[in-house]
Amino acid sequence: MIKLHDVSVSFGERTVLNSLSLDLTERRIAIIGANGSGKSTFARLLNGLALPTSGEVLVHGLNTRKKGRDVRRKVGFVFQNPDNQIVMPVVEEDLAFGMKNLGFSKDDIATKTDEVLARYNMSDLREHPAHLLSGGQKQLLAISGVLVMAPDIVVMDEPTTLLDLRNKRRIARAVAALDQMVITVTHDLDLITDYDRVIAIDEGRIFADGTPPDVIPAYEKLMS
Ligand SMILES: Nc1ncnc2c1ncn2[C@@H]1O[C@H](COP(=O)(O)OP(=O)(O)OP(=O)(O)O)[C@@H](O)[C@H]1O
Repeated sequence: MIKLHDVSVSFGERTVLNSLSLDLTERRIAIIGANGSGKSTFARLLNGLALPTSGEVLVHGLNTRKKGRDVRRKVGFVFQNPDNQIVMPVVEEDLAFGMKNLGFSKDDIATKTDEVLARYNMSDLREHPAHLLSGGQKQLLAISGVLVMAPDIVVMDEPTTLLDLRNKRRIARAVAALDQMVITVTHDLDLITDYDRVIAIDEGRIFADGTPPDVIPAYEKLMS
């Protein structure tokens, strides 16, 4: 459960998020909104990558301002651009990197690497140079690298922007199969039709908040 209590974020004079109070408890939550409306900033608040200018964000009761490290163990973050996430030259090394940092044993790392590569049909890419993967494969590697660390909550910032239809569907299936709570920032309205809750942000405020059939048409109207 993530709680935002009267959260505002400003950059200089500009208020990007304005006095948001929300309880995020649903299993699948989407954040939608126009370019520059504050969605990425919102996502970054959820694992302490960004801090509120005022107000507070609590993840399972932990304040992101004071317990950033603990919060980041609980909340995995998938960046919009996988090149920002992939840090090691070879696929299996990249998957191991985050687990090593969290102190997983060698055996555990090997087992989890096998599992995740098999799950996403990437076993033959184990020793492949990460920078030579296609955009979709990189996106899958970036997501896999977060999932192997077994976070309680997964936040994804536009996970499908670089992908073709096949890989979009692959990601959608991968997300649907996760046990964890998933919060997805996206412009891809098809991806979120079966989500539990959609929050539309407009100019830093909540414009609509509810189920996909309630929120998506209202958002489409706002954008037309
Ligand atoms: N670190 C920062 N410093 C200054 N301004 C910032 C910073 N991060 C974001 N902004 C500004 O905040 C506003 C909201 O940005 P944000 O990335 O949250 O929007 P977004 O809804 O995710 O947009 P998009 O759909 O284009 O990715 C933008 O005007 C952006 O320029």
